[in-house]
Amino acid sequence: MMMMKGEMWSNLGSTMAAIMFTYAMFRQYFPPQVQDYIFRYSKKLSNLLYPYIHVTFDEYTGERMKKSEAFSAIQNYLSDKSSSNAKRLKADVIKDSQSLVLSMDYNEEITDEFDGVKLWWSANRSTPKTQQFSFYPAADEKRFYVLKFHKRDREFVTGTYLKHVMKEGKAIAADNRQRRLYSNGAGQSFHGPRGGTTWTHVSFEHPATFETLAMDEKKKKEIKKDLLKFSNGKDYYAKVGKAWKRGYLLYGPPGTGKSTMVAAMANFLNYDVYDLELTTVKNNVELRRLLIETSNKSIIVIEDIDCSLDLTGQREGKKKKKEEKSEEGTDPISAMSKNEERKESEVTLSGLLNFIDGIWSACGGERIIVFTTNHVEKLDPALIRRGRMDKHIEMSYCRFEAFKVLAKNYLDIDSHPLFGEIERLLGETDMTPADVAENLMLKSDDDEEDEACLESLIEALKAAKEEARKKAEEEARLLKAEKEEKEREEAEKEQSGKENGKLEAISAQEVKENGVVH
Ligand SMILES: Nc1ncnc2c1ncn2[C@@H]1O[C@H](COP(=O)(O)OP(=O)(O)OP(=O)(O)O)[C@@H](O)[C@H]1O
Repeated sequence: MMMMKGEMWSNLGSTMAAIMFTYAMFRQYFPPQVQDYIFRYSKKLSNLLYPYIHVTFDEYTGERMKKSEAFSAIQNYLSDKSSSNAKRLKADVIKDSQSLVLSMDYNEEITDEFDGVKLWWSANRSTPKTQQFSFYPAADEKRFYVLKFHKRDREFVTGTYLKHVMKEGKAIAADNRQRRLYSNGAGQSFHGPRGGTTWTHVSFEHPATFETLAMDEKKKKEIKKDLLKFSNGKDYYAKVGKAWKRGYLLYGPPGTGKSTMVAAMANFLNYDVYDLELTTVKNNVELRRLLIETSNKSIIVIEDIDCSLDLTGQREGKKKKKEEKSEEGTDPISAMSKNEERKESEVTLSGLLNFIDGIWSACGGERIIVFTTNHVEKLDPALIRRGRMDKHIEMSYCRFEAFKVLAKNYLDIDSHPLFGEIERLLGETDMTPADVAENLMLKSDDDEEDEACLESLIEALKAAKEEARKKAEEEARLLKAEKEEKEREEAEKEQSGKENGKLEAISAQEVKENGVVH
C-alpha cells in the first residue's frame, strides 16, 4: 500500500514537470501572435464544452461610482433565500438597530430555482494585493455577485428571471425599511447651516391601520383603492404629464380620527411622514426648501390648516393661541421675543399654493399632501379646489359601523346583547370615536368588564343625548328671544315712524293756515 502511494506521487511529480517544461518551451519558441491565436481558439473550444454563462453584478457602477440599484436589489433578494439555503451567513443590523438580517457570506454559493430553471448565485469580493492579509476590509475592496446559469436558459434569465429578482428585491427593501416621522416643529428643530428650521426625525411606529380605523367600511375601501392607484400610478402620471402627487383634505370635528387616518395611510403605503408645522416656517423661501428636502414615498401633513395660516397672508393660529395662554405668567422678555418671532412669519397663501402645485412640487415624485381641519368652511376655496386637494374626506361622528370596529379593537367582541341599544343611541347622538374609545378602555380582562364598558358607553351616550337636547332647547330659546326682540324693535320703529308722520302733517297744516314757520 505504502509502495503504491509513493509510486503515485512520483508519477504526479513527473507529469507536472513535463507540463511545466512543455509550457516553458511553448512560451519560448512560439511567436506571441501564434500564442494569442492558440489561446483564443482553446478558449473557444472550452466555451463550446462549458455550458454555463456567468453574469457579474458590481456594487458600484459608472464613472462616478454610484451604488448599483441592481446590486442592492440582488442583496435583498438573496438575503431572503440565503437564510434558509446558505451554510455560512453574515448578519447585518437594519431598521434603526432593531432587527437582524442574514445574508450569504463571501465565496458562498446558493442555488435558486424559478419556473423549473436552476441558477447559482455566489457572493464575491476582490481585495487589492496589498490589503489581502489585513484583518479590516480594504477601502477599495470590490464586492460583486455572480449569477451562473445554463446557456440554454439565457433568454429566460435575461427576460424574466432578472426582472423577478429586481421586483422581489425592491419589495423586500421596502418592507425592511424603517419608516420615519419627520418634524420641523419648534423644540425639535434646529437651525440648519443656512438658518431657519430643518427636518429632524424619529422612527415612525404608529400602530394605526385601516383595520383598526373606525369608519364606514365602504369609505375605507374607497380610500385604500385610491391610495393604491396613486402609488402604482407612476406610468399614468408620466403619461398625462402631471406631477406624481395627490392631495387629501381630511375634515371633521376634533377626535374623529384625522391624525389616526394619516398614520393608517402611511402604514398602508409604507411611506414616511413629514409633519409640517407651518407656524415655525419663517417665509415662503424656507417653505420651499423644506419641501425640496422631503424624500419621495412620503406623506406631508399640515394639521389644522385653518389655524396655521391666515388666508390673508398673516400667520397666526394654534401656536399663537397656545402662546397667548402660556404667556400669562411668563416673564415679559420671553413674551417679547415670542412676539418678534411671530412678526417674522411671512408664509402666505400664494406661497402655500406654490408649495402644493407650483414647479417645486414636481421636484420629486410619489408624495401625498394632507391637510387636516376642524373647520372646512373657513378655508379659502382656492386652497382646497380639486386638483390641489384631489380627495376630500369627511371624518364624522361615530356611528354603529364604526363602533363595531372599536368594540373589536378594544374588547375583541363582534356582538353583545347591548349592541342594539348602542346602535339606537349612536343613531340619535353625536359622539366622536375618541370619546367612544375612551369608554371602551378595559381595566381588566374578564367578560364582565366588557359589559361594564358597554354600559358605561350607554350612560355616556345618554348623557350626551341629554346635553344635546338641553343645548338645542337653549339655542331655540335664545333664537326665539332674539326673534321677539327684533320684532319688538321693528314694531317700535314703525310706531315712532307713524307718530313722526302725524307731527309732520300737523306742522304742514299750521304753516298753510297761519303762514308761521316754527
Ligand atoms: N376613527 C377612529 N378610529 C379609531 N380610533 C380613533 C378614531 N378617531 C379617534 N380615535 C382615537 O382617538 C384618538 C384621537 O384621535 P385623532 O387625534 O386621530 O383625532 P383628530 O380628528 O385628529 O383630532 P384633532 O382634530 O383634535 O387633531 C386617537 O388616538 C384614537 O385612539
